[in-house]
Amino acid sequence: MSSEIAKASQPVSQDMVVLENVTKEFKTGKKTFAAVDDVSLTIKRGEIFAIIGYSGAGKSTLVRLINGLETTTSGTLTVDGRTISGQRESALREARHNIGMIFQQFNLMNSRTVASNVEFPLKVAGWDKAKRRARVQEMLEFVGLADKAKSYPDQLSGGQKQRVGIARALATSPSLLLADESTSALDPETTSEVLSLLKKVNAELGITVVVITHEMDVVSSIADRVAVMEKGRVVELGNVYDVFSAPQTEVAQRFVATTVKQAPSKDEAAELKARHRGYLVNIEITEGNQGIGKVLSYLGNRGVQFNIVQGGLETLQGKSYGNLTLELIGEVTSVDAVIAELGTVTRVKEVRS
Ligand SMILES: Nc1ncnc2c1ncn2[C@@H]1O[C@H](COP(=O)(O)OP(=O)(O)OP(=O)(O)O)[C@@H](O)[C@H]1O
Repeated sequence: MSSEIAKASQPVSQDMVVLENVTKEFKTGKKTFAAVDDVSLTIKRGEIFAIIGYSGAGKSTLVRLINGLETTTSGTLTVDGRTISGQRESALREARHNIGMIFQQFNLMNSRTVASNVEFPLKVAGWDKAKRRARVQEMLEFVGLADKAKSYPDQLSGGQKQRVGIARALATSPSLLLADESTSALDPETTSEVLSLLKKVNAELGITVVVITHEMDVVSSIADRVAVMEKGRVVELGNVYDVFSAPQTEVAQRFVATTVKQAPSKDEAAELKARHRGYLVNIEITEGNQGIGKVLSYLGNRGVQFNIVQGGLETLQGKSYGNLTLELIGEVTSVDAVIAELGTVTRVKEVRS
């Protein structure tokens, strides 16, 4: 059997990146510090996966472990079935042909033309000249910059530079693209242009995309799943809608608060209480709790009036999430009964000042 046939008959694993108990420690003086602390995570083939966290959470270190630029202190890490952890530099170089990377500051060579920047990894990989030329042309067309082949990076806008970065990263046909804060240096309009291109990379070329960011908007507009990192650990992981609609950890709640107004803070609660004499509760809205409308429509029959006094709603993946603060007015026993009933269809919190 030829090796090609043997390769084709092997089932392709659905796991693109697998980390098992991966830790990366740095030593500064006598102190040891875990920048990545016992992370286990599987990124599936073909998905767009986001890693979000505040500065210092360990995101960049995690990405550098995935492409073998940092060595793991312990744990195992594989990319597309190849072991990365514990490998020699020569094996890592080979593995990196299968991993593209784009950066916040684009990292283009300013003394070379756009075409020469995109060609560079092909030269390193030993492609002959005719094949390189054809591939550069193909990649520049894919990112919509065929007319800029002879321009220099300094003559391009930030968004165009990042598109060159993407063309260069994809030139050698990797199966994985790592995007480390790839839109953080861009304005909102250019950001959405670059994110659309990353979606196209994923949808049309089938490339798995890992996006590192500290911006929740980037996660909501592009990712299928998200991991939230804090102090080197993955503290929350799930489908983007599930994490946005019901964040479990304080850090995830802080990120979600940047996209939709959260339940009133203590100060806001005091201010709401001063203006409203009824009983104030905050209810969570998700696509799963469609019974809320039914309960609210019965309130009049239960002798309870309600006003919506605050709230925030957003739509993600075609589904709503957010929360509403309600003022309930009526006899204490009736209000209590209504709160209990709401509690059967959604999460209800008393608004306390
Ligand atoms: N080479 C190194 N030596 C010592 N400490 C390091 C090294 N690289 C990273 N760290 C530390 O590890 C922690 C995580 O850094 P990392 O850059 O991975 O975080 P991050 O989430 O990507 O943050 P940022 O967005 O600011 O880059 C930080 O406290 C950082 O100072």
